[in-house]
Amino acid sequence: MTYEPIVSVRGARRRYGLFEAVRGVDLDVRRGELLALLGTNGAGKTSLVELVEGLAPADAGEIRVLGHDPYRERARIVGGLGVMLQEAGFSSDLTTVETMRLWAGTLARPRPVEEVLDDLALTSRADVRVGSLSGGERRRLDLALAILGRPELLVLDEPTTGLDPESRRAVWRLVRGLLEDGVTVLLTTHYLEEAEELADRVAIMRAGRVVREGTVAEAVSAEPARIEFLPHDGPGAALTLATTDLPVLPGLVAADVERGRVRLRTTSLQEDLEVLLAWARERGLRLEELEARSASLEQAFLSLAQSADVDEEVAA
Ligand SMILES: Nc1ncnc2c1ncn2[C@@H]1O[C@H](COP(=O)(O)OP(=O)(O)OP(=O)(O)O)[C@@H](O)[C@H]1O
Repeated sequence: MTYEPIVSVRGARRRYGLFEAVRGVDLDVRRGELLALLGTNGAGKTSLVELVEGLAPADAGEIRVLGHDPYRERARIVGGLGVMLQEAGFSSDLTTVETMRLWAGTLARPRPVEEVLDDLALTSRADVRVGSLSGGERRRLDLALAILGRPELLVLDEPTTGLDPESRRAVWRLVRGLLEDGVTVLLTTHYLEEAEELADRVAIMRAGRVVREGTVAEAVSAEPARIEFLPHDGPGAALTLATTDLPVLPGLVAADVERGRVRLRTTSLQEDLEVLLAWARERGLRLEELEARSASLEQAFLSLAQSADVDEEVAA
């Protein structure tokens, strides 16, 4: 993978009347990667993605997609761009295969319709009218239409919303296959598991800004890790410790004891675990049900979403 950006966003702003939904975003999507754009409802993801798709002009800043301005030079990028919107507007009277053929007719180099129907497990629904498809089937048709033109850049806005777990995994397999073929993907999702499964990098938006950006590991690295255990004395009897009984832990940011279980949050997991284990050995304690784990993407996301001063954070 090279690091050439296929999407480059610099200082992008978008306003609806007096309300600014995108407030100075810098973002790159590198060739061949999948970047997952995350954020709470109303964070500005769709508003930003529409700028990348060239559906609206930015009020300020510069956006380049496949080397062009996606709004002013839209004709130059449409051939390389596959878009899956949250709601595609096709006639519900056409059948699935008719819709696909109609769309294929507008494309320069469409893939064979039957092959794409098969990829999306829609072959058995080919002759069903779009209006009679289930929500999940319609979502898969939206994705089929987005990949029909062999796009270099695929933009997926919440592609698996409304899909059952099996269909969601089928879409993930399909997206992984596209990535292996060198397609670049910009994805928005509310499913953090989806981002963990698929994303090379994530960008987390809040209130119109990207407040964290990097690999999943980088995005969670600022988040405290957790240590939990139930202290027992040598013969195996449970002890109820106070937090003041614990050794000094250099990375400790929070500690509590609930029904004997000690719960710690730390910014230096390995060092504090070493101190705890040495302390337990010296005192002949057993740390039953010991768990030590780094923060998950979900914990990082929730603490960013809840953080009051997050607007002051500088995106990486
Ligand atoms: N056409 C519009 N007119 C006025 N405000 C709008 C318009 N479209 C979006 N907004 C507002 O801009 C903000 C960002 O909306 P946007 O749809 O980009 O967020 P999002 O991150 O995609 O949210 P979701 O996860 O709910 O899809 C929201 O507060 C929304 O109400």
